Amino acid sequence: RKKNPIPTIAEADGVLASYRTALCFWGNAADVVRRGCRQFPEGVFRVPTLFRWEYVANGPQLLLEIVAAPESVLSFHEGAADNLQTEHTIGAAVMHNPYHVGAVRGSLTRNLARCFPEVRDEIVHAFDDVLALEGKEWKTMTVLPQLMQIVARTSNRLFVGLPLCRDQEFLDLNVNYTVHIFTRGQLIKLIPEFLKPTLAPFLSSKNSSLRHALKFLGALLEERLQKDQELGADYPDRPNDVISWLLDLATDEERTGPALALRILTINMAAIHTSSTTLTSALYDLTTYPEHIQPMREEAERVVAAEGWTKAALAGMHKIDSFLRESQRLSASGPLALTRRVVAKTGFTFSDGTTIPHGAYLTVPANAIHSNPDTYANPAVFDGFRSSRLRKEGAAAADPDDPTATAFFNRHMVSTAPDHVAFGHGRHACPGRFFAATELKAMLAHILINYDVEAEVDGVRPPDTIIGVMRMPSAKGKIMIRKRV
Ligand code: HEM
Repeated sequence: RKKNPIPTIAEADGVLASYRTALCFWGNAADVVRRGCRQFPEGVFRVPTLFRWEYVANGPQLLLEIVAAPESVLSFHEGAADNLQTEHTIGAAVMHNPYHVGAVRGSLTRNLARCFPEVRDEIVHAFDDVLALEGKEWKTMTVLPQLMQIVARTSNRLFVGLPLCRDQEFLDLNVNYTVHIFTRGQLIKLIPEFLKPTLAPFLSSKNSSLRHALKFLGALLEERLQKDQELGADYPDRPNDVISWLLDLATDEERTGPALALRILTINMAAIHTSSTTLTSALYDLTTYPEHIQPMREEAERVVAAEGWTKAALAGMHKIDSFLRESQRLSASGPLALTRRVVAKTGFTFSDGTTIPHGAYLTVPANAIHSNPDTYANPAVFDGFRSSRLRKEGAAAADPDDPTATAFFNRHMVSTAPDHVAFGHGRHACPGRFFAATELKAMLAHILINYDVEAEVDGVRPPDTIIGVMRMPSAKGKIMIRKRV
């Protein structure tokens, strides 16, 4: 056999060794990737997983070349297709015409300031209802499931508004849809390719979830389609929600109730679990390193007293922003990120001449990037105000006459960079991150102002769950919480 010119990590050289390493990868992918990064500090190496080889590009230059490549060369959508079996679990239309990404990146983001009062209103009600705290009694909070409810509800206040955002069955449907995509995608992956068209529909929950979603959205979507058709897109009181933002971009066969409902499920899929796991990690960090509470509480109280609860005011919460970014740096990413599939028939060639073959899966070592001592001093230490300090120092050092002196801006929660890939980087960087940051900063500020929180066991952070390349905060982890006023 022709030898693959891209090296593997030392312990995976040879057929048996590669299977042994693949098993090891399942249990401790971060360690396997870290060893590869030490062996190949600036270059591409391969690590075996149970189903395929991952090509890992190590170093900022290679990362920048990956994110600059067009979809016709390195495909983001094909990168997700194999693991999630997207064609069967989400549908070919969503993959081949991802116009909803434009709605999230454009209208949704532009409308954040205008829609913030509703988001804020939902945060207040959702925390009250889900936590159900009485008086000043301490209560145990199982963090992830409770935050999942709060995030699902708040996000849907923006997406579809009242009363649907408070309908428990609709929220459960959206929370479970994501879980189904991940779990059933893994099962469908095991079916031989030629049998998938016949068997996958029985395993995928796409059709049943869509039917279920239409129970809530069907009549509403038909009414909105009809109104747009009769009155155009500028009629007075046209709601400012995800349905309008999708309708602004949807064409031809996408202008039907079922097609629009599938996009709403897809946006929820991208938004709910990502945001709730990020906030869960942040609460575990807050209670494990409680010295951050008081400075952030003072910041939130000062900003809200001066400016009220507005989106603009959140921009003044530098410490809270920094804390969330630090929590993402250490917890939010698995060992690999930015997965792309090489779809160019000739492969993908880096500027150093390394060619990755057609069909290969190319990724970057996210954990290693986030714990690189050259970019992060004491990388293993949780330093919640690392970015706000750097921003302050950068602002003080910047030449006021130099319009390009923007280095200190690049430490916001939403700023992606080759050394911070929690939201990806480049052309596919998360388009929902401006909403996510707004929502999560507002929620963390709300918690700090209104609640006392403590670790269930002092100094013990509930351990993350790690399966293959997936890393999740503990779903069972608990903290103690009580009302402050
Ligand atoms: C803290 C919360 C979130 C995290 C950590 C997160 C993370 C990510 C990451 C890592 C990617 C892939 C980037 C890449 O591979 O280059 C992504 C893509 C995406 N995210 Fe997010 N996300 C979050 C919240 C959201 C929200 C709230 C929305 C929608 C409102 C959203 C919508 C999307 C979409 C549509 C894509 C696909 C982009 C494309 O096809 O180009 N995300 N997100």
